[in-house]
Amino acid sequence: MSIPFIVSKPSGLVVQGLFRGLSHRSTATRFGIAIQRSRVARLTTPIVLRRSVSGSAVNVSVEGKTVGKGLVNDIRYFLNNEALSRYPSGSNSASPRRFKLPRLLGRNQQSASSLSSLSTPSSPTSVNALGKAVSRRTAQRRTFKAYLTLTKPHLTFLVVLTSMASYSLYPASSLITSSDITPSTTLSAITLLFLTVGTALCSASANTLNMLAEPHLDAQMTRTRNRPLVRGTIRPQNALLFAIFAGVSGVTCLLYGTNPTVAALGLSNIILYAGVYTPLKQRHVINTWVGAVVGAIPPLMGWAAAAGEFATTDSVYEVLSHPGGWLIAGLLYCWQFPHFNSLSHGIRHEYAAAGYKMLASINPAMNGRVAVRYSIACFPVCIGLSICGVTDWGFVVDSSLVNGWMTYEAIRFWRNVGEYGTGKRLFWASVWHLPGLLLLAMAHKKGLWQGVWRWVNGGGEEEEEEEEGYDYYEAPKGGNGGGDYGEGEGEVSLVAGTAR
Ligand SMILES: CC(C)=CCC/C(C)=C/CC/C(C)=C/COP(=O)(O)OP(=O)(O)O
Repeated sequence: MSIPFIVSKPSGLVVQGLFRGLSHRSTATRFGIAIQRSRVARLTTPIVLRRSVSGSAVNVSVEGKTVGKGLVNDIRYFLNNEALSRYPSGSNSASPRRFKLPRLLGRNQQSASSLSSLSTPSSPTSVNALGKAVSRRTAQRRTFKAYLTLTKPHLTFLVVLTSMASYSLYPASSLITSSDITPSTTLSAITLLFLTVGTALCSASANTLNMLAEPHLDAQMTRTRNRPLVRGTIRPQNALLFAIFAGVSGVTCLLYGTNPTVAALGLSNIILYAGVYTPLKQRHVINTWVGAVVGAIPPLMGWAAAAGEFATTDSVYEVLSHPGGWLIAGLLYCWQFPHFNSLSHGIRHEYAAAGYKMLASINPAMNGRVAVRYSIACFPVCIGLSICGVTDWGFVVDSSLVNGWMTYEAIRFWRNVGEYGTGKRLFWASVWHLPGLLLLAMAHKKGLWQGVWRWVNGGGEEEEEEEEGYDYYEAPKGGNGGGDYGEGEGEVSLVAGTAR
């Protein structure tokens, strides 16, 4: 059966043709190609995509000649680039191929005018030139995308989120206990910006170094075989330069915009991930525990960045002395086991074939047990956050519900050794669990709702009207009316009050 198709890219380029050998519309859609039947009337030279025996690999032939074979992405690239220049309109073609002037170029006056002559599809030269112009743009986009892929953008996004969440949970105002502390009692948006950018760059560097170390292993796994260093989209030397640039600028960003402890944590984490965890993956199952430490450090960085704003010195002890940061790091540490163990269960055979030492393939029963243990460990960690004053007591209830759900899925995963879909269920539970828990922690941040209430009731205005502020928070009568205040306490309350 033949299916007419139109391949369209965001650039606006359209190539029309025929699918042959594809049995139905959904197959073509799976290949990421939009079929627009309304355009079928203007059919052109058939470019034939044949499904080969091996999964999603397809053959491409133009005008009866096989010109390529590969994965869908390669084919799409081919169609949008090579096919244009190699097979210009008019070459042996019974009916001319139609092209549209790229939409983006059309919006740009200069490019549009320089290419306007190319809009006549009948000239082979014009089609060639158009093909080249589009190729250039596509090549730039592909290069950008390849570098972005080196950073493992989804992972980096998650890493940055955990460090931002931890930053925002820092109990800024409640820690103002001395009138000697003069800095602003609100967390600084500029520090947060430096933390975010610095952490993202450090993570990009670590991930690039990780990909540089194992392209031969990545090539053996479905999940990773399309990475730029496996496909050769980026040369290793360039990837190394990119990693160095990202690492140096990331650490500098953290040093300049936060404090030395955060910068040191960022640098150590790059070394831990690329230098210890990555080679350990092929040597010992302990790698997962090391990887969990790597994932736990970004929230510690976020906490240390916030703490540094209120610290009187740059000492590591001062920025990392509050247990809150360690608890959030602990949460990330524990979370990674149900998350990674369930993920790795689904691809354990690939891990084994590639030579990775993963618990999922070496000891599936223990893989399940470990997932259960660390899911349970999330309970006390969350309760600890309320005990040490980071979150209110409502978080104990809410977090226990979320942790209960993940633990339930982990127990099912363990009892069924990952079979009957329990691996997938635990994986998805873990995917929702972490952002859910972090959002809940933020919503339960201690003092947050009292602050909002005061703000809604115009507390801020009153505060501005007060010149001295000593009278604003009614001084505790008998020294203990509204809390355990000491000398100079009125002034302290004023400072803290401004923060809320
Ligand atoms: C600030 C800073 C430097 C942060 C780094 C954060 C970071 C890179 C966390 C990764 C955690 C981890 C163990 C991922 C799995 O890697 P993998 O090698 O098993 O993944 P893969 O199989 O996809 O390559």
